[in-house]
Amino acid sequence: MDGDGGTAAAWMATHRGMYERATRHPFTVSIRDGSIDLAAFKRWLGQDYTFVQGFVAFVASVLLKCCKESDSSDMETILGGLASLSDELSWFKKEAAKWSVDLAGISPLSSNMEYCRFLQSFDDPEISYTVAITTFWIIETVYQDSFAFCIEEGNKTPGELLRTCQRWGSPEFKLYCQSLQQIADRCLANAPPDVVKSAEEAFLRVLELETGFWDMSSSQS
Ligand SMILES: Cc1ncc(CO)c(N)n1
Repeated sequence: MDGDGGTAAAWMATHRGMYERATRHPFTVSIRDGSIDLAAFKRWLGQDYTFVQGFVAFVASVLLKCCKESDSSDMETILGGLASLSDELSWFKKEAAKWSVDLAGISPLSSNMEYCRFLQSFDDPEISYTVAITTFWIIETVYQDSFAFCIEEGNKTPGELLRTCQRWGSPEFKLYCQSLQQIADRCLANAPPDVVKSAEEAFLRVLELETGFWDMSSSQS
């Protein structure tokens, strides 16, 4: 959100409508205003646990591309992100137990499977590091922005959902997203036009998939 003149911030501005559909979705807005249907929240929790399992493999593919294609210190940021997913999976297990969600019995719904298939496509070594890191940045940023809004001033977020909102809405998570944004911007500034175009397409695809993921959580489709 914090425009610093880079390509990433420019895309958020150009594609404002799609960005807001993903980050001010009725599902997360209903967390903020306290009207959330707890059955929908539990559905999201179970689905997101299975998503994160696929996301680990995606982040590993970003790390691999980084090691092969980048000679900078990006590796430490990405490795830190990957390491924090280990903690995130434990968090999901604890949270699921509190909500009596049986993680072992979850099967991914179609929007979740579609998203995971998109993430798997990054295994292809032909997909560049620039496209992959841009994708990684926007995936994390949609959650950061969505959940930060739930704990901003004026929220009526139910107390039992605050732990969830703080996980992605915290200032630390925001800093982490900003470091991913800096990496993406640097890569995009040095990339040829066809790669920048692919990165923008991936950025838009993530916004669609994130919106679909919230829709799925709201309505069991
Ligand atoms: C669907 C989805 N998008 C982004 C994140 C952020 O890690 C997540 N956990 N789940």
